[in-house]
Amino acid sequence: MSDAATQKDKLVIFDTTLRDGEQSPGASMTREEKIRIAKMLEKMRVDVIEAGFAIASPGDFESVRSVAEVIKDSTVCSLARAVKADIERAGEAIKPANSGRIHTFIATSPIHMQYKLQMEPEKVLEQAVNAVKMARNFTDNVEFSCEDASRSEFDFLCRIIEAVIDAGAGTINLPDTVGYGEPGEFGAMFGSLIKAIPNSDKAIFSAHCHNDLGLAVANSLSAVMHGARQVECTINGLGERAGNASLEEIVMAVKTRHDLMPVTTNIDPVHIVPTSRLVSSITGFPVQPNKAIVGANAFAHESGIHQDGVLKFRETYEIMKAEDVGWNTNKLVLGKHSGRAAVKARFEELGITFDSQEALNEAFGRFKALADKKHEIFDEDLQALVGDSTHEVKEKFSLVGLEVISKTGARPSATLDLVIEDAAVKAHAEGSGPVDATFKAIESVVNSGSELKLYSVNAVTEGTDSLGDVTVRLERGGHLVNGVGSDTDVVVASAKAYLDALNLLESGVAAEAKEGV
Ligand SMILES: CC(=O)SCCNC(=O)CCNC(=O)[C@H](O)C(C)(C)COP(=O)(O)OP(=O)(O)OC[C@H]1O[C@@H](n2cnc3c(N)ncnc32)[C@H](O)[C@@H]1OP(=O)(O)O
Ligand SMILES: CC(C)C(=O)C(=O)O
Ligand SMILES: [Mg+2]
Repeated sequence: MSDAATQKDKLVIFDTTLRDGEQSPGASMTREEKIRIAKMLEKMRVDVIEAGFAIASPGDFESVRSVAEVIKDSTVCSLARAVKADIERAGEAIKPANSGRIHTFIATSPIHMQYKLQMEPEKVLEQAVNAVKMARNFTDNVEFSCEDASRSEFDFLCRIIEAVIDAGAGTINLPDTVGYGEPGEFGAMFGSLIKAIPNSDKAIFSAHCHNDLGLAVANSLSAVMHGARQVECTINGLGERAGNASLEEIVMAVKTRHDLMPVTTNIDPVHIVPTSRLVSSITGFPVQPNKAIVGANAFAHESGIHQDGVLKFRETYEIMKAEDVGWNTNKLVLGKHSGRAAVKARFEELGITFDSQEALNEAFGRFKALADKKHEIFDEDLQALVGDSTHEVKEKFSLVGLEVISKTGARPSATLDLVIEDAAVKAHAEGSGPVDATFKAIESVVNSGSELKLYSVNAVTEGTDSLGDVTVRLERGGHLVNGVGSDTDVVVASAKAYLDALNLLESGVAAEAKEGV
C-alpha cells in the first residue's frame, strides 16, 4: 500500500500530458521539450508525472529516462503493456528516479479482449498478475490499469482487481478509455468496486477519463465523490482523440467545491497558466479563448452589468481569482456591451477624469459609436477618443460623409460631403492615392493656402479592425498646426485630421499647443 492510501482526503494528481497527451496526433514532443514541461509540472507539485511509454521508441525511452534523472520531487512513471519486454524497458527507464513507478495495463472489456487482444479472460487475468509481479521487481510503486474499464463486466473487474492488488499493485486505475462513461454510472462503478473487492483498502483507486462526450472532468469528479483518490489528467485537456480530463479544471473544481469534494491536492495552482502556455507553445495546440481556467476569456468580462458587478464586488461574477491560477489579473474588456461604470473606471486608470456627468456621457457616446465598429476597445483607443475631443476649437469645417474609389489601374478619386460654416458642400478630386484624393478634394472647396508638412498614420492597436490614428501638420504663413483624427477607416481618419488642422488654423491654435499629439 502506498503512502497516499493512508491519507483518505489526499487526491493524487497524476499528469499524463507527456504520455497520453503526446498521443494526440501532431503533439509529439522531443526529449528537451518533455524535460521543460516536466520541470513545470514538478514546480506545480504534481504527484506523478507519466513521462512516456518507454518501449514505444528509443527516443521515448530516453525521454522517460531523462525526466527520471532531472525530476526530484515528483514520482516519474512509464507506461508498459502487460508484457515482459515493456516492463523491463519501463523499469530501466525509471531507474534514475528518486521515486519511480511502472504503470502496466491490459484491456478487460469483452470487446477488447475478444477482438483486439484475442485472449480469453482467464489468460488476461493471468497476464495481468504476472505483469504486476514482474514490475514489482523494479519498483514497489506499481499501478495497474483495466483498460476500457467502463465497458468491462463488473464481476470480472472484481476478480482481476483483487488479484493484482494481491500481486502488489498499489494503485488501481479504471480508465474510461473511449469516453463512454456517464458521471452517475462511472462514479457508481468506483463506489461498488471499492465496496465489493475485499482488499480494496490496500490500494488507491484512480480515474482516467477521456473526453469523447465532453464528460471527462465530470466523470473524474464523480469518481472522486465515490472514493477515487487519484485522477489522471493532462494540461489543457490534451490527449488521444477529444483529449483527457484537464488537470486545471479538476484541480480548481476540487478546490472551489471543497464543500462537495472534501479532498485536497498538493498542486500550487499559480503555475497553471504558465504551464498551459508552455504546453500550448510546444505542441502548437492553441487554447480556445473560452476554455475554463486557462482560456483568454476565462476571467474576462465585457458585459456592462457584469463589469459593474465585478467593480463593486468581484465575487458577484467570479468564483475563482485570476491571480490564483497564474493570470496577472482579471480583465474588463471594453466593447459594445460595456457600460459607463467600466468605461469610467478605465479612463480613471489612464489618468483621464471628467468634470461633469455630461462630459462623461459625451465620451461614453463616442466610445459606443467606436465600439460598434471595433470588437475591443483598447487603452490607446480611449486615449485617442479623448484626444480627438479635447481641443477647444471652433468647428468651421466638418466631415459628413466620404466615398473613395480605388481601383487597380485607375486613378483613385474621393467625394466628400462637408459642412463649411453651416452650409453643406460637396467636394470631389482625383489623386495619386485615396488619401491624396481626399486632401485635394477638401482643398478644392476650402483653398486654405496651407502647405502639408507632415502626414502620419498609426494603427494604435493590433488587428485589422484597429483604430487608425492620423496626424496632419499644416503650415500657413509661418503658422504650424497639428490636426488629429481617429477612425477604423484610415481614409476617414485622414479627412478628419485634415479638417481638424484647418479648424486649428482658422482658430489660430498653434502646433506647440498640441505638441506630443
Ligand atoms: C489506451 C491507451 O492509451 S494504450 C497506449 C497507446 N499508446 C501507444 O500505443 C503508443 C505507443 N505504441 C507503440 O509504439 C507500439 O504500438 C508498440 C511499440 C507498443 C507495440 O508495437 P507493435 O509490437 O508493432 O504492435 P502493434 O502496435 O502493431 O499492436 C499492439 C500489440 O500489442 C497487444 N497489446 C495491446 N495492449 C496490450 C496490453 N496492454 N498488454 C499486452 N498486449 C497488448 C495487441 O494485442 C497487439 O498484439 P499482436 O501484435 O499480437 O496482435
Ligand atoms: C493506458 C490507459 C491508462 C489509457 O490511457 C486509457 O485506457 O485511456
Ligand atoms: Mg488514455
